Amino acid sequence: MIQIEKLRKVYRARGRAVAAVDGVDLEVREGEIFGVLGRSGAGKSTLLRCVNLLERPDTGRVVVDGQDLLSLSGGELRRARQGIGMIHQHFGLLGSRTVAGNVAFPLEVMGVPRAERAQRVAELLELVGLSEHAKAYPAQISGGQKQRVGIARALAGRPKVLLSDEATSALDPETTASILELLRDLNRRLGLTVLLITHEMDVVKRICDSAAIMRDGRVVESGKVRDLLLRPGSELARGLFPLPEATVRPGTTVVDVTFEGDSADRPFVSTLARTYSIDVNILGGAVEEIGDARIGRLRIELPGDPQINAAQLAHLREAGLTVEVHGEAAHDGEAAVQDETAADGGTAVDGGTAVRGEDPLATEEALS
Ligand SMILES: Nc1ncnc2c1ncn2[C@@H]1O[C@H](COP(=O)(O)OP(=O)(O)OP(=O)(O)O)[C@@H](O)[C@H]1O
Repeated sequence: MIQIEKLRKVYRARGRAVAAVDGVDLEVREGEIFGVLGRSGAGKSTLLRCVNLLERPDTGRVVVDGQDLLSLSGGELRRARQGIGMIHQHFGLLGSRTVAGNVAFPLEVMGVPRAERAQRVAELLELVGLSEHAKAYPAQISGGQKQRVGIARALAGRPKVLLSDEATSALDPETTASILELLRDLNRRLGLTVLLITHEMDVVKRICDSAAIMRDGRVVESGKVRDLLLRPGSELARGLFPLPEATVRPGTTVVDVTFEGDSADRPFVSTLARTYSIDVNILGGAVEEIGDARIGRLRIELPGDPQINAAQLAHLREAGLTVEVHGEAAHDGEAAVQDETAADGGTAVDGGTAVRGEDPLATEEALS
């Protein structure tokens, strides 16, 4: 539904050039919720604003619903934009208009006749659960209700795509949950494709089918959330299942095991302990419901160094688990914990030995 190819946008201010988006490729499939995650300044807003050409990229292609937006004339682009709704962190409502008046506004701009407009506004307010507040003014409603107005207004032109610019960042956790639920509901009922940007891991966990992590204008990781979580070395996995820095005691093997679905229901720790007659020490972990899947990450410690535990590690991998070994070079299908963020305070890779450092994406606070 959205194809972004080799997108680049450079800002020039006071003789300095900043590549806010620096060669991004991204594909958002029809009907999915795609989250772009990253810290402040990573380039998320710029990327999102390039998708409806609120910002014009310097180079690259943006194709939405089959239309190459950069090739369209003024009138064609205006029509194409009707198919792309947008919601914002600070709602952007008109204080002098009622809730109904705010939702009617884009319909007036589109030249929809009055009677049809009134009917459409009523439908939209029903859709977001605000029918009873049609006559209220923005100052009289809560933040969550304001965002519902924003969503109704964004859907006025029956868009196929909704862009969400940190839509829940100004809301408390309970209201955030209800807005995310509404977005998921609209995505399913209307087949709406949603591209959202956020600095909150929780948003990705709750509603995203796919995700990308941006840093310094580039996408450093992207794919289906489930696949990313099961990929060794995934930043998303480390962010969603934060574990403290691993301390590997001499003569032990510390392993992060990621599991999902069936394997989550099998007692792999006790099976491992029984099969090899060893004591398995659990150092930490968490299990989360991600979409329809149950995914977990567990850090365990085995007696003996990794060479001695080759059979045990193979046993875990054969059980369908993702296995990452700390403090040991990767060899033969075994994933050592490593990542490319060393310069960022992440993992330092030294002579083939990966050592876990503090992960900048590990906590929500770190992202904000
Ligand atoms: N209009 C502008 N003029 C100059 N530089 C800009 C402009 N907009 C953004 N930038 C710079 O581009 C980079 C990316 O900014 P952007 O707002 O896209 O990041 P972000 O990930 O959305 O961060 P935030 O969540 O803080 O908005 C930053 O270094 C920012 O300072």
